[in-house]
Order: sequence, then C-alpha cells, then structure tokens
Amino acid sequence: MACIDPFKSNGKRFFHSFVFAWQGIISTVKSERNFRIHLLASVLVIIAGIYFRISLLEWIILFLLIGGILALELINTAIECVVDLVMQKKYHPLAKTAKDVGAGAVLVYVIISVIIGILIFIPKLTIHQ
Ligand SMILES: Nc1ncnc2c1ncn2[C@@H]1O[C@H](COP(=O)(O)OP(=O)(O)OP(=O)(O)O)[C@@H](O)[C@H]1O
Repeated sequence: MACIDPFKSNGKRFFHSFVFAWQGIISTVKSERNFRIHLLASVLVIIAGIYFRISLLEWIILFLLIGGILALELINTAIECVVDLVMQKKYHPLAKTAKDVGAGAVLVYVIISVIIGILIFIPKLTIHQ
C-alpha cells in the first residue's frame, strides 16, 4: 500500500517493493501448477529460439509474449487469492465469474501466443529440413 510508512526512506521502500514483488512471484511458482507449466514452456521456447537463430524482432516478440503470459498468470493468481479471501469457501456466482474471467484472460493470451509461436517457428522447421 502506498505511503504506509512515512518514516522509511525512499531507497528502503523501493528495495522492499522489489522484495515483496519477488515474494509474490515465488509464492505463485510454489502454489500454481499452471505458472510452472508456463515457465517450462518459456524455457523451451527460448531454447528453440537459440537453436533456430531467430531474428532480433522475433526475440522481442517472444519476450513480449512470455512476459505477458507470466504477468497475466500472476494477476490471475492475485484475483483468485482475493476471491478466496473474501468468499471464505462460500459460493457466489460473482466469485465464479471473477475467477473464470481471470482464467479466460490468460487463455486468450496463451492462444494468441501459440498462434504467433507457430507463425515464427514453422517456417524455420521447413527451412531446416
Ligand atoms: N467461491 C466461489 N464461488 C463460486 N464459484 C467458485 C468459487 N471458487 C471457485 N469457483 C469456481 O469453481 C471452479 C474451480 O475453481 P478453483 O478455485 O478450484 O480453481 P481456480 O481457482 O479457477 O484455478 P486453480 O486451478 O488455479 O486453482 C471455477 O469455475 C471457479 O470459478
């Protein structure tokens, strides 16, 4: 939360915000199987990019897609946590909508990323044969 501790120096606050963000990423890696799958897929895509010697523009596109998926998955996890915290195991159609829409956002980005990945790598596969 902004301005929660006015006595902390700006430098310390800046450093702490990195530590908290890193803690959020680590807890998502530990708790979310989908996030781990996306991380593994990202590593495989990077290895494929090195193997096929893709262009600078293709690297930029790939990193935008990888970063987008991981960031969206983190936001989706945050939505799930807030819903679970508020609902305390109670059922509500709006809680379902919130979770399903968050998951849908990730799915849309994954589908687009797969299509772009195919457009980048399929021509390279045919050239290599
Ligand atoms: N409190 C709730 N009220 C209504 N529907 C819910 C609630 N919690 C989860 N759901 C719905 O139940 C289904 C499964 O949810 P669940 O929480 O098990 O998985 P998730 O959070 O969507 O994803 P993950 O696999 O990452 O845990 C989803 O359709 C979700 O929208």
